[in-house]
Amino acid sequence: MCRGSGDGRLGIDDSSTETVVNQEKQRFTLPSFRYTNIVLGIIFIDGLVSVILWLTGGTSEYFVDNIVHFHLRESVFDLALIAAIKVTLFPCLLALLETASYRQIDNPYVDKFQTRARVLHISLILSSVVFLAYSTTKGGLILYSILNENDYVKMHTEYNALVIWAVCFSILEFLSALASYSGMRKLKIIRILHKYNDKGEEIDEKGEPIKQGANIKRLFKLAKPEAGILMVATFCLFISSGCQMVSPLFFGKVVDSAMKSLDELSNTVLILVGIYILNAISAFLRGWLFTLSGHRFVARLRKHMFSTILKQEVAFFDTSRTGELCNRLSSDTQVLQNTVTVNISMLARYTLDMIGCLSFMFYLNPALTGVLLSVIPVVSLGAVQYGKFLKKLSKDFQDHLADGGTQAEECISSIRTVRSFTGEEKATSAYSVEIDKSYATGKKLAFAYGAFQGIIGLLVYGAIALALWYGGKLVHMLLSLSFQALYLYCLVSFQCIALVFQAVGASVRLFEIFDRIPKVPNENGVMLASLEGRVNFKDVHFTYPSRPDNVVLKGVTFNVNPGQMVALVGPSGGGKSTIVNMIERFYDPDDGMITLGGMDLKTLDPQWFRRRIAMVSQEPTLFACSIKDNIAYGKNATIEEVMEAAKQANAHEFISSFEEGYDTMVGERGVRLSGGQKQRVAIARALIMDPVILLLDEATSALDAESEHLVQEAVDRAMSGRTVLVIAHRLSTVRNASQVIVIDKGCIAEKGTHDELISKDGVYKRLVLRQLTAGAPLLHGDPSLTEQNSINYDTQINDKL
Ligand SMILES: Nc1ncnc2c1ncn2[C@@H]1O[C@H](COP(=O)(O)OP(=O)(O)OP(=O)(O)O)[C@@H](O)[C@H]1O
Repeated sequence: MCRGSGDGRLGIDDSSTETVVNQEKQRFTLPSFRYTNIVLGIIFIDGLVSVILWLTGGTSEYFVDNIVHFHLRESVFDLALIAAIKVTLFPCLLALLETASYRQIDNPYVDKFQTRARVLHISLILSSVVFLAYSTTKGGLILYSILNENDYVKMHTEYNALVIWAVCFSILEFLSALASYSGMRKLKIIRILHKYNDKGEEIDEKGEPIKQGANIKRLFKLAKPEAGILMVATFCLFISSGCQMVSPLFFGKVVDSAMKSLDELSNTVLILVGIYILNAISAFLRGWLFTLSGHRFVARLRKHMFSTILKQEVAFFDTSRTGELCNRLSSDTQVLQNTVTVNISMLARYTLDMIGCLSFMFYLNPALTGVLLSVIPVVSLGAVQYGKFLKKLSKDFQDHLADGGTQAEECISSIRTVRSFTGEEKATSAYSVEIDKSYATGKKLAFAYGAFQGIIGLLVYGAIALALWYGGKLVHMLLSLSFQALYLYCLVSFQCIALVFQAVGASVRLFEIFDRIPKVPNENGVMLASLEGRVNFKDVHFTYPSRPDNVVLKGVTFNVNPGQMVALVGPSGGGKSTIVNMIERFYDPDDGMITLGGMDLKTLDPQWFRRRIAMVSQEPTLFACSIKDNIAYGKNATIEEVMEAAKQANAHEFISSFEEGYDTMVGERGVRLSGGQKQRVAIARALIMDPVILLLDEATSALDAESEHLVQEAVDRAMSGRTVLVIAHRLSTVRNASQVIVIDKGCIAEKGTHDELISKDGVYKRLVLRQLTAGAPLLHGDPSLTEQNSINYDTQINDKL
């Protein structure tokens, strides 16, 4: 092929065309399925078949005679020669034309490119006209002679076939040449733009580096640790299929030897038994090892996948749905299990069988084998396209399946809400929609599978029919028999290839997750001897990546000294929880800095500092294990430590009252415990860590007086002696706070002690007022209380506080 260079810089290879346009950091490539390659395919098939027909048309004398005593109406040497010329000339013309047209597209006002493209177009059309004219004239003359001249010596069948072939393909090539104008214009639409960053990495529209996609090579790499087992298993596969092949031979010998002597019979039977035993052992090893390697592979894949998911930053989980990720873990990995183990070995075996079969066919009749094999390029081309098609369908299928899984997961895990809102029907139909989509893709897959088999069958049996038509000689029978075997091997091999492509499709998402580098790292960084409970926010700005147009923190600055208890208050949605999340480094600020113990949070080892921070949220999440395991979640603690923490958290009493005590299972997300009990278990879980910093989101849910008292007492105990940041909802908490920070619309509206703030007529005072007017135990609410209200309740506040 050609490779050009110059101002428009263009390179063409057999798969893509690349252009570096004016901006250095972008590049176009062309898809392989395009006009130029289709026409090239036609020309190569034309050349191949023409030469085969010419070569198989007669004996060597006839051959030579045809060339030496060339006659326009009796020889076809010229047609074979023309086909060979076309195979050389047209690819060059097409490549030059594509280059010129491409330059013309990028430089529409440069005349020389336009002229060059036009000249090449005309050359292509003219040469195809010349070839067409020649072959039709020749065909016409031969037809005329056959019909009108009694003394015309008819040519061999292959030669007649070659004339018909040449006329048909010349017409096809002429039409293709005519279509070259529109074919080349399409280059502009179909070309694919690639962009690169400074490091030379390809980036997407958002400027993010594009990760290496899924491909067969990567799939093989994943299976590398299984290579040893797979090799042994494949060896056993060959042994067992070898045994199966030779056993009929010995079976026949048994009958022969029975006629001769008992000794010979015993020997032959012994050999046969030996073969059967060998077959049994190798079949056992084959079955065992393939399955074992499949399970090993999928287990390793799942573990790796799970740990990669867990390493992702919290923002990743804001945009990914739990059900979908779980589906990736279970279903996508499963598809890969067979592919990289059994299918690849089958592919190896059938490829070997194919080679054997081909050798046998060549031995029988090389020329006829050539004719039969002419279908192979067409089948291969079809198989590759089919594989690509399968890859896409398979990805869609897995995606829809994952969506269905997500729906089901969400619905089942929230069954109480679904039941109370009678959402069963809605959930069922939402699930059905996703499953119907996967079914629709499944239908397409089934159709594609059937069509592939049908078309290949048609092509291959067509070629067999051609061979049989040749004559009823035994050699041809044998040839067609072995060709049938070859067809079977081809089909199985193509199916294995197709399954590999299918697995590549299913693994796209797996690789996406494998390649994903967490934006907030989960490990590595500085580990200090001890952590000082000092927290500083310096002009922190933050927007959640999942909602980029909503700025949540707009320059937040505050300091928390060691041992201080700081209360965060403010209207709902102001950004309090966001601040707390940022201390855990669930998210990194867009601007500004957060320091912990005087160190930039980004420099510290996340796992190290997180072990020194404990968080108790409003609605704590417990795991579906025992109370003991829940309390000891963050630390390998003894039962004594667990009990001590539970006592501190006012939880020991209720836990002891359970029949199974600390071994009581709490159910999924702690559903078997009451709200107050869950909160106390969560406080115990935080206390057992003995955290330097405690992050607390006070419960807003109304607990009964006794429960509330117990929780409050536990919270108060938990706070003593450590730095505490509390999202406060109770007056008692804020009154005790060393500092109250009022967060409103992402900014610090007020800062100070309770008394200082209450003396101002600001947001805080209005919040407190609101609490009193509503009678709710919350510091939440709409701050826009009227001035009148404010004045009316002023005295009341001062009395109460
Ligand atoms: N994970 C998230 N992704 C996108 N936006 C979020 C996310 N979490 C919170 N927000 C948005 O950020 C803003 C601040 O939320 P935040 O939870 O920090 O407020 P808050 O003051 O704690 O509210 P509340 O007192 O009601 O809990 C809100 O507008 C909210 O919708």
